[in-house]
Amino acid sequence: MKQLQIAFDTKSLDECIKIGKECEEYLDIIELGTPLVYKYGAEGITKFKEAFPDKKILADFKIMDAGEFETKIALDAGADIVTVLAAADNQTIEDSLKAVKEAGKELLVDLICVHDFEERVSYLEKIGVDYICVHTGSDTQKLGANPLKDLITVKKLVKNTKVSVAGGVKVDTVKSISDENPDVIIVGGGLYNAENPAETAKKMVDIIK
Ligand SMILES: O=C([C@H](O)CO)[C@H](O)[C@H](O)COP(=O)(O)O
Repeated sequence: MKQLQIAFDTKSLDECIKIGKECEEYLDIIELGTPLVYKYGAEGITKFKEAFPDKKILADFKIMDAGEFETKIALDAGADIVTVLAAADNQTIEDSLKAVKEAGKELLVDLICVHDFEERVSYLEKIGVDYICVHTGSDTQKLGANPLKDLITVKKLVKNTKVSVAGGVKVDTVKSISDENPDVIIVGGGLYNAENPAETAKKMVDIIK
């Protein structure tokens, strides 16, 4: 069953929690996005976990170094899933993986800025990460990029790991993404900036599930 993840990157923490509550029944994973990690820090993760105790909380730390130390900051604050960059050194990814496994939690490795998918996917599958994420960043979205082509490529390479996808997904593009069978569809602005986020989340779930 495909899962829907909301990624909050803007708005105040209180507004995010209010929108999250409106959409809660349609969501599987709730993300404190990188910009809000900068703004609210570990306390933001704890507030999300307190507001949504029954949901998985993802802390989008996009770790690039100090894998174990930074992962533990997110875990100690209440994160269920922590993110590290696929572009980081293998040692960093493995240290993050060790930290999440010791805590019984999960690691998402983000392929943003990676172009040689074959080598990275093969390595990430070998070490046993939980999610491999195809991601078109918000800055390259401004140039017209979207994650569909990369998703098709990565889905052919991944054998045993859950695949997440992010990058400008909207209610009118979610079907083309969903048709490629990712395990988790991550939606940011397309949901929290929608006129009616709950209605939009319901429409998305009707399309993907
Ligand atoms: O990870 C993200 C981005 O790098 C900014 O932090 C977003 O959360 C992710 O791309 C989903 O947001 P949308 O692109 O607005 O759907």
